[in-house]
Amino acid sequence: MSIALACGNLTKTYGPTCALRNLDLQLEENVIYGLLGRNGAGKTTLLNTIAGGIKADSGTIEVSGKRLGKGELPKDFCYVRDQYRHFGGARVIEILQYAANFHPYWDWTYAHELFKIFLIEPDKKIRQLSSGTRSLIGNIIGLASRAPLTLYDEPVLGLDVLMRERFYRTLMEDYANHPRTILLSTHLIDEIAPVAEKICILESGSLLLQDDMEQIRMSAYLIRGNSEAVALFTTGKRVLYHEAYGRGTLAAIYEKLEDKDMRQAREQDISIESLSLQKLFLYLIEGGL
Ligand SMILES: Nc1ncnc2c1ncn2[C@@H]1O[C@H](COP(=O)(O)OP(=O)(O)OP(=O)(O)O)[C@@H](O)[C@H]1O
Repeated sequence: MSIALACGNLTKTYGPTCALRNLDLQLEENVIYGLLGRNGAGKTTLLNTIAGGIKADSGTIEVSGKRLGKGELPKDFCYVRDQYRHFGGARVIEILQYAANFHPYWDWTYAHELFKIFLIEPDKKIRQLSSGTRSLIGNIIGLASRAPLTLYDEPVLGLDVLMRERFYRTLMEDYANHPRTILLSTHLIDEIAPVAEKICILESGSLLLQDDMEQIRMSAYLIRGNSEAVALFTTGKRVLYHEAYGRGTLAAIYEKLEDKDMRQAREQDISIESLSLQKLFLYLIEGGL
């Protein structure tokens, strides 16, 4: 396993606000990551810090094993965010021509295919595009750059459901042929679940959870039953959240369940249901764990 990006003890404060708090994060090569966190969790600050737009107060950033010096940008990376509204007078194709200069793996044939997929006329000026269509320009750059490290900040914000689907499908198809490390920050949590292989959840500038989607699917459960039975069942397990109702208790747990757990649940009349990624996120945040 090679590491594409490693952030060590990264801290960034804005006056009294700690946007990143001693953050340690490692991204493996050739993996799609989902970066989740509620408003103000520190996602954009993290992406901006990696991309060199913000200087951390302390900590280190290594890209492909090489520590970035002061003011040094990662090599061959692409940072996609909604910034093209500032280029209203430019044509779409001009923006791409500019972006192509910075990306050694840029693929023009693919870029023209993407115009068709996303129904974009390359000769249109940015100001003539709807805001959703404008945010697709960045996504096209992210895809056509084929950068070994690609960071997307809210790539589907403002896109209709058809274009969101199309973006994720296109990304996965291209990733299958051209694997690279992709970090996607988003609030549309359940939409990222089938796309991301690994998930990072930020809260108050720290990593609350980082795990494989596969592992999450096998570990995130909601347990309901008689309070004493639930207390017994959850002993020694990672409980994210619990809540009493009448004589019963509901508990969100993060634990791989074994056959003996399932047997115990049946015997004690405890119900077990899998949690969606969104529900897991909610219980993690609500539980403050
Ligand atoms: N330029 C700034 N000046 C002061 N505080 C800032 C600045 N940028 C971010 N912050 C604060 O840092 C914290 C993290 O903000 P950040 O934008 O990184 O969060 P986020 O997870 O991207 O949120 P969102 O999902 O709402 O975009 C917040 O408390 C925010 O108010």
